[in-house]
Amino acid sequence: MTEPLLVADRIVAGYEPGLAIVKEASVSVAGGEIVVVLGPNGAGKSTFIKAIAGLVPKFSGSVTLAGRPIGDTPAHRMVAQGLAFVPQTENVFALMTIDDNLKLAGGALPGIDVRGRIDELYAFFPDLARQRRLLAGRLSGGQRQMLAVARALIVSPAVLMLDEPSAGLSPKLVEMVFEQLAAIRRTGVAILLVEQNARAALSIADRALILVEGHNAHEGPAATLADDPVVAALYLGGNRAARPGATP
Ligand SMILES: Nc1ncnc2c1ncn2[C@@H]1O[C@H](COP(=O)(O)OP(=O)(O)OP(=O)(O)O)[C@@H](O)[C@H]1O
Repeated sequence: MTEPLLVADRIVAGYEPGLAIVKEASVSVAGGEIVVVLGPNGAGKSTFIKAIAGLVPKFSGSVTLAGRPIGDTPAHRMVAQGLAFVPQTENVFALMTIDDNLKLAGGALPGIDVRGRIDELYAFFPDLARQRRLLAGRLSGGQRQMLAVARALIVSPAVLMLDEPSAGLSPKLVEMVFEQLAAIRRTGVAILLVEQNARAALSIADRALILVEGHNAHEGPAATLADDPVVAALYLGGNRAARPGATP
């Protein structure tokens, strides 16, 4: 297996001292890999990814990026370390144009060619390019999510982390967002996402982790978990994933 880029090891985290929501959860992601964190409501998935991003206090455990410890880095410095996070909500400025949203995101790191990078991203997200002067608040849910992802990518992060990128989207838009994530993975970025939409996420992920009550309950290749009858019955709504050639 490729050497992992991001490693979060035995993370214990929560919002109040002494009250752990995440209880020794671990995950790793290699460059060019998509890893999805699944699990029941309230299992601590969002808390886990936010703790890795430095947005929720960690009580113990370590986070390393390419072998460098980054666990004590404050959230606003994570971008400079190569780790970008797309929150579930309020991830774009609704009253600013697409172009201004991207320019503002580019200001997060001094020394990057913001205009050049925006043009590269417009080539990658043609829908955004076409509507560059539109206010972000007027975009569809899927396009707004694409803009949030583009904002995160402007600094060319090594790791892209997303908290439920498909939340509130129609199945068609979920497919569009996930196809775009698969395309981003092909550029070598490591992608870690939390999802409720387990089936769709497993169809693009390489590996998956099922978090239950704050710790790793199941993990493995996405296709293996999707096909596991116990995992399917408990966490994926009962049926096995439809695979080409699979026996119904
Ligand atoms: N800001 C907060 N302050 C205090 N407790 C919180 C906060 N956010 C979440 N929690 C609590 O942490 C627990 C885990 O929540 P979390 O959002 O991490 O779960 P989740 O697995 O992502 O759930 P879901 O799939 O429903 O989004 C819940 O009991 C929740 O009430």
